[in-house]
Amino acid sequence: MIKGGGRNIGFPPSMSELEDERSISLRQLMADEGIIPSYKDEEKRRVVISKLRGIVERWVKNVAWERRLSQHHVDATNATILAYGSYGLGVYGSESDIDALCIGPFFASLAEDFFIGLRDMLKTRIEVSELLCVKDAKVPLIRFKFDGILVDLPYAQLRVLSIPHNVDVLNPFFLRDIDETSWKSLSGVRANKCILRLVPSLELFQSLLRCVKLWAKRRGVYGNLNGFLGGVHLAVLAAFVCGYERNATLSSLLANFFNIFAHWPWPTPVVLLEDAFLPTGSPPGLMPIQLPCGPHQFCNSNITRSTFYKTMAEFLRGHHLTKDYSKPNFSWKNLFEPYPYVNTYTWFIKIHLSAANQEDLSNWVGWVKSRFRSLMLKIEEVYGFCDPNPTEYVETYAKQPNIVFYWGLHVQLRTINVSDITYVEKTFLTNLNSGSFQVPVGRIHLSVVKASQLPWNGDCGSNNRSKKVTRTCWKIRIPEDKQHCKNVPVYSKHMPGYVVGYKKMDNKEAESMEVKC
Ligand SMILES: Nc1ncnc2c1ncn2[C@@H]1O[C@H](COP(=O)(O)OP(=O)(O)OP(=O)(O)O)[C@@H](O)[C@H]1O
Ligand SMILES: [Mg+2]
Ligand SMILES: [Mg+2]
Repeated sequence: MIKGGGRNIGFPPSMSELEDERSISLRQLMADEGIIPSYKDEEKRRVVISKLRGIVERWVKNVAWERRLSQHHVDATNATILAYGSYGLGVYGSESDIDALCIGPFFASLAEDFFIGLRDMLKTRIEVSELLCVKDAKVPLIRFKFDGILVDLPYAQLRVLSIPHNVDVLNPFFLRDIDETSWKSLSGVRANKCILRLVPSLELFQSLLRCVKLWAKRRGVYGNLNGFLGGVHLAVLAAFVCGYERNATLSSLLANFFNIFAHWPWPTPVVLLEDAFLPTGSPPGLMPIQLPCGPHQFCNSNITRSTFYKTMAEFLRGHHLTKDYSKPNFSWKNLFEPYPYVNTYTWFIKIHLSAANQEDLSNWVGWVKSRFRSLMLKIEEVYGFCDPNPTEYVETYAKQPNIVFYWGLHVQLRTINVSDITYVEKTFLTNLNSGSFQVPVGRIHLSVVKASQLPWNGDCGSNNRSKKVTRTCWKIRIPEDKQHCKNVPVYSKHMPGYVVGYKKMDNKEAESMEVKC
């Protein structure tokens, strides 16, 4: 018998050979998409964490000295940084932030020492830019860029003098008498630890979560601020599937992920640790997902009727595309096809945000995004449905720095009533002017546009490349760190709003990536 490539030639592949082939092709697809960070990127993030550790150690010793603690206590005290979020789970992409929890001792307060003392220390560092204190969030934090990488830095205060670098956040000794904010801030690190303990194979879990995040981003169903499932939600769902099927392959896990969640009886909550859930009252939201770090803690969710509908439609599509993954000629590519916004919607809400300079714009966009849920609800009230496409665009011909969003509308009308959008804008403005961000530093303008007026359609569309191109009229926002290292995103041929990978280029080449019209 002739053997080739490990398989008996002349015989159809066995089930397990097929499984292996499908998993290999899925891993290859992930690698081709460039979503697995390079060694250089990993190293850069390690350096950021280690520098942050150095900063908080110095900060806490300063605070101890200011509080007139004895020299012995000043020497003994310590603070540390624990990475969590997608970085802590080992599934971050090049566009992910670093979620880093600062843990400090009993005498270093959140209001004074963290939000004033540590903020001032960070401000003096040349690596730090776009620093912003987010005080009134459920998990208050300092957000900034460190060497171009976005960092979310919340704070937890423990009732001890010194925090070991490998502090066990599941150990009741460290958790006694802590305040509610510290408890909430610790929940991300605790959730990660529980997930990592629960999954039978770390490698399979990480690969599955990478696949699921890529799918969710491509299909426009990723991101808590835009009303979809965020990184933590998908991490719990992926861990759930991994626990469900112990002798799994990557392809069977991905197919099972869609099978399970396309048929999930929402709003029954997804619970990783059965005994942690004590049913008292109904769980929150349309897609409740429990955090695996304690009873009654759920991932916060911004899901609305519209985003629930779209997410479910995408779960079903995923199930239909993957249920026959062992059939000949199967390809994973369709699953990750970018969402065809232009072909799906006739009308879009255009949200135009602008400010006098980049820093104001960045703060303004952050604030507006934190209120997107109320905008979505208002749009649903007026138009019945909206699909909040998270892609950010920049109108390069405009005078002021700006960011533009286009959200799909399901309206059948030929014309749109202008007073409706004026009403939506007015009520949203009232919402934006409430809360801690009292003085608006930017402008917002809402309008309804036709699909043909979208930047990737009509005159600017890829089908019209034969027209003489003269000036850049729009581009997709490229994160600053990507501009700096000239890692230029490569967009899908079919949907320019979607990044399919990153490519190193010189400046000249990078400029030619902008779409001209
Ligand atoms: N809605 C939420 N409910 C509960 N915890 C949350 C929520 N959003 C974020 N967190 C916590 O903060 C962490 C970081 O969130 P983040 O939004 O940065 O997502 P991520 O999983 O790190 O994915 P990404 O790669 O997009 O950054 C999560 O892992 C989770 O612990
Ligand atoms: Mg993150
Ligand atoms: Mg974050």
